[in-house]
Amino acid sequence: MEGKAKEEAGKGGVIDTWLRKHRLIYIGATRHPFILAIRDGTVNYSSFKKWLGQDYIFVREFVAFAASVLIKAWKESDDSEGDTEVILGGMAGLHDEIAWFKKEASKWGVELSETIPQKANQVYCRFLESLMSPEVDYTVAITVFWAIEAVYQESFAHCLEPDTNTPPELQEVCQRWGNDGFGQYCHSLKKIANRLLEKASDDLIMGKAGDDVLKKAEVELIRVLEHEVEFWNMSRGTA
Ligand SMILES: Cc1ncc(CN)c(N)n1
Repeated sequence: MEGKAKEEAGKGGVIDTWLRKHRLIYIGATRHPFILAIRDGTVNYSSFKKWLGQDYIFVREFVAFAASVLIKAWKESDDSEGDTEVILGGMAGLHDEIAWFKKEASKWGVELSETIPQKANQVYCRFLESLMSPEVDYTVAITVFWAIEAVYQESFAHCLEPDTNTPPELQEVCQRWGNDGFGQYCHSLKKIANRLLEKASDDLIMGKAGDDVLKKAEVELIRVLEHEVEFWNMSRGTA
């Protein structure tokens, strides 16, 4: 695949290099037993209901994080108009998502107003808050943003593949993040992140870089994957 096509496909960029390098944790986050149980129809519904309540709490926090990335895109000079529109599209999706959580929670008899954030959720939300600070570089923030969205896209798309046994009543959940439109949105985020990571890499080589943005982006990406694994684990917890 030649350069341009490769870039279009989001292949061959910095992110794909990192996903190969850290493939174990990436698989841990995107092929978690909770997801595999949905896919083969063996998930127990108390785990699913626990995940639903906790994810609603997370998404409320994620809205604020998305807004902080939008501001960083707005402040950024190069080509960030396109970036701002992609991020704004994601925020519009979050608006629909919150309405969907409320409908889905009432369908399953989950009382969202009484749901208490569990430890793994609290830790993940504190991690998000730490990245909302203006000191955190836009390149790091957009890479984290992409990773958070991509884990759900990869996980739930896996449950929609042919010859899976995803229960009919969980199809809608899987479609929410597994659909092609969300996949295209994640691809747009990946292209933005790769563009900025390439630039950070050039700056580093040219000795123009202040702090090592590339290293920080890689570290935070791995942290996202670890938090995602803990988040899935939480739904299986008995607590
Ligand atoms: C924990 C978690 N990670 C990611 C997503 C997708 N925005 C989510 N809803 N929840």
